Order: sequence, then C-alpha cells, then structure tokens
Amino acid sequence: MWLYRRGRLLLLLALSVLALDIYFHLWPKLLLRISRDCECPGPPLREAVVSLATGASVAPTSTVPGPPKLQKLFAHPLYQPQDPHTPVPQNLLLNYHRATGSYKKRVVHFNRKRQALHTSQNSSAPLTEAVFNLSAPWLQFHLEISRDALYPRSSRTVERLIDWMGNVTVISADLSPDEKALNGECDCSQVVKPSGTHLKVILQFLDFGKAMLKPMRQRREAETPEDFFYFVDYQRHNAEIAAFHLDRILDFRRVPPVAGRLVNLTSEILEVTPNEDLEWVFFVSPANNTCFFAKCPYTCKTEYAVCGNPHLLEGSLSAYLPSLSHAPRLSVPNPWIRSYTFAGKEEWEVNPSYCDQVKQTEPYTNMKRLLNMMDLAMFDFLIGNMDRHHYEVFTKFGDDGFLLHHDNARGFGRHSHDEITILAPVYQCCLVKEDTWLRLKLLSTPEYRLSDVMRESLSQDRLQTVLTEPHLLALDRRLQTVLQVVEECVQKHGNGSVIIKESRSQAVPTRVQQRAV
Ligand SMILES: Nc1ncnc2c1ncn2[C@@H]1O[C@H](COP(=O)(O)OP(=O)(O)OP(=O)(O)O)[C@@H](O)[C@H]1O
Ligand SMILES: [Mn+2]
Repeated sequence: MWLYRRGRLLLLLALSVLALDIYFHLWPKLLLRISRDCECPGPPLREAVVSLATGASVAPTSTVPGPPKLQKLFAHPLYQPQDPHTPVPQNLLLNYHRATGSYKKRVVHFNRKRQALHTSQNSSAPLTEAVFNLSAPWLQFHLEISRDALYPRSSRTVERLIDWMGNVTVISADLSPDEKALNGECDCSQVVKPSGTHLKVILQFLDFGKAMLKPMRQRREAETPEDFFYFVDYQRHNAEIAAFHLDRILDFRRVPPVAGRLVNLTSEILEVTPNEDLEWVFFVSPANNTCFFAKCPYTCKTEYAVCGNPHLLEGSLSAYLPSLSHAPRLSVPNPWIRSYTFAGKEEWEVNPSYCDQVKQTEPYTNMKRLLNMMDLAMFDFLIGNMDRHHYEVFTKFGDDGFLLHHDNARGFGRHSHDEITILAPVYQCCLVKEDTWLRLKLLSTPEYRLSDVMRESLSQDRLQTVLTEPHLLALDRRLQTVLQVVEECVQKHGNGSVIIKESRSQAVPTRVQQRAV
C-alpha cells in the first residue's frame, strides 16, 4: 500500500516537472518559432513569448486586436508623402558611377592583398574571395543616402540590409579605425575620437559589405549601477539595435541600420582576421570559452573580456557607412557636451541662458542645424544616453545636412531613471521642428503608442528580446516628459516661436530679438 502511494506520488511529481518544463521552455520556443516562420508579428503572440520568456509584465493596451500598429504608423499621413523614387543626383551622397567603379576596383585590390598574405603565411586553410554584386543590400544602402536622410521612407533596402547582416558570410575581421588610430596605423584623427576602451570589430562580408560589431557585454535585465559615471558605463549591443528602431519610428532616419546576430568569435573573427593586434587579444577561458578583450591604454585586462559560449556571442551589427574617401564626415563637439571628469561642470549646466550664446555661434546660427540639435536631444532623452560628446555630419550637405545619430550603445542603461538634463537643449532653447512635434504627439496616443510600435519593430530583429518591458514602458513615460517640456515652452513663448516649420532656414533670432519684435 505504502509502496503504491509512493509510486503515485513520484509519478505526479514527474508529471508536474514535465508540465513546468513544457510551459516555461518548450512552449515559448515553439511560439517563437511559429511567430518567426509565419511572419505574423501580431502583438498577442509576441507578448505571450516575451512574458513567458522574461517573466516581464505586458502592457494591457497592447493586446488590442487589429493590424500591426507599426504598419499603420508608417502609413499615417505624417509619414507621407513617400519620398520621390529617384531623388535628383545632386541630393544623393554618392555619385553612382564613381562609387560603383571605385568599389569594383577595391574588391580586386582587397582580394589580391589577401591572396598575397595567405601565400606568404603558407596557409593551407581555404581562402574565400569577396564577390562584388551590384544588387548587394549594403551597396543599395550607400547609393540611397541623400540630403534628406540615411535611407528613404519607401525603400525596402533597410529590411534587406537587416536580413543580410544577420546571415551573410563573414570573410574577414579587423579592429575599428579609432582603435587603429590609437595604434598610429591610420590618420583618422579628423573624424574619430580615439577611445579604444570599447570592444568593436569591423566585419567584412562575402559581398564586400561591412558592419561594425559591438559584442554583448551586459545582460538585458541588468541596470547600470547608480554610482556609475556615464563615461564608464558599458556599451550595450541591444541599445544600438533599439536606438536604430526608435530613430526609424521617429522618422529621423539618421542611425545606420543595426541588426542583432549571434557571432562565432572563433570562426568569424579570430580565424579570419589578418590583424595580429586583434588576434593577440583572444584567449580561451578556464571554462573553455573563446574570449577577447579591448586593446587599449586603460583597460587591457582579461577581466574586461567578453566570451562566447563556447564560441557564439550576441552582438549588434551596424551597417557601415560609405568610406571617408567617398563621403567625408565631420565630427562636431556637442555644445551641450558633459564634463568627462568626476566633478567638472560645463557652462550649459550653470547658465540658463546658454542657448542664446549657442544661437550666435556657427553653425547654430542656421535654424536647421539648431532644430536638428533639438531632435538629437529628444532622441537621447528617450533612450537615456548621456554620452553624446560628438556628432557627425556629411560634409557634402553642409550646415543644412542631417546629423548622424550613431553610437547609441550607452542608451537604455536604466529604465527606472529619466535624466532630464539630457533635454537641456530643448528647455533652454525652447524650439522644436513642427514635424517632430506632430509625430511625438501621435506616438503618445493609444493607437500608435510608442512602446507598442517599438515592441513590434524590435520583434523583427533576430535577437529576442531586444528590450525588456520596463525599458519599453519607460519610453512612454519619457515621451510624456518631452511633450510637457515643449508645452511649457509654448506657454512661455507662444506656439509660433517654439514650434518651427522645417523649411524655415533663416538666421536664428535670440529670445531678446523676438521680444523686441
Ligand atoms: N556604421 C558605421 N559606419 C562607419 N563608421 C562608423 C559606424 N559606426 C561607427 N563608426 C565610426 O567609428 C567611430 C567609433 O564608433 P562609436 O562611436 O560607435 O564607438 P565608441 O566606442 O562609442 O567610440 P567613442 O568612445 O569615441 O564614443 C565613430 O565615431 C564613427 O566614426
Ligand atoms: Mn561612444
């Protein structure tokens, strides 16, 4: 009898364990697979996966049935009219014939150089040659960059590019130019600020495209500790991915497309790099995992390494911009730069009229540039990025050109904190582009709620889950703060002098001049 009862108990226990395993492990995986295969990113299924996989709470508003909000958003009149299919050539960043001709020559040169190195090293490993292809997504991306943005609204190139970066074969890997600048290998001082403290690798693909890899350093659930300075914070690969999606949702289109990917540190970096410096920072950990660390003046220690499991590690891949010889860029210090010391304060932090000074300084005498700074500040506030020390512009487009919003890896560090000082440009200048303002208001309505469209957009990335629920919900909260700040400005200065139509490119009036009119 006793034995019989014990047997039943054991059977019950085994069944419960099995049920729990199915519920928490197999079911979420099955849901994920179904949702990937059937391309049905409808909110209920995706959220079921998210909540099961992360234990995160799900916003009740997002279970409303209906067409995906993201699709609806991009079809909204504020995201129209679609850009002209063929922009006039002088509005494009690159000249088609010059760029394609030069890329073709570079591929030949690249293959020849690699072959020579391979022969000189007496290597028996097979060498994969780069193959140039005119329809490659990276090339289409380069050819579509215009005065208006990094990619047109109507283009399918972004989706192709994301898909491509997640799959394409890596044939070579190298250190990024700023790390090379540190080693004195290239004269990149005009365009990059050598830091080197961060792990970054340039991956070269089979079709000659390139991407900048930032490997995973921090778990998505981890929040940056309160006592960390923004300049020692980790770089987060998922922040790079999420920032790209947010930038597209805001219709800025100023972040180069970023995709998540599981990278094989051994076969896709260590075994294909011709760079000994990069090879040198690789090691095998006591747990038998492949690891590497940043070669740099300060933190060259294995404690700062990242490791595969044993080879694979998540990373963000940022589509590479055209080379500086084709499209020179200028790195400009942010007028609202923070002090990169423990106790220092910058002038904007102590002088509430700081904006009047900025308005009288080139290139901010140009209203377009100043308004672009407002966009950047709002974007940074939403992602919680305090590390915008510089921004870049394409020299071809002059002061009217858009600002590149790349390097967002220090965003999304703390979902429980909103750093209001990131909005200083907005509350000190009291300016916003009308288009931006209207879109921000749209994204605060339940129909187009920012967290919902972001959740949908991020579900298209192959890494799941890019942002945890608290980070998504923080976006809605921060958006309310941005709207409040602008509304306070409108109350103080009036609608007309705060919300500006973008076409206006006259000199910027100071508030004193405005009052005198
Ligand atoms: N997608 C890209 N295409 C081409 N160049 C890029 C791309 N992303 C970054 N870079 C270049 O590499 C430089 C360093 O990249 P990034 O700023 O993302 O790294 P970082 O480690 O945060 O550097 P820093 O400490 O200077 O902020 C950038 O200033 C830029 O010139
Ligand atoms: Mn940086």
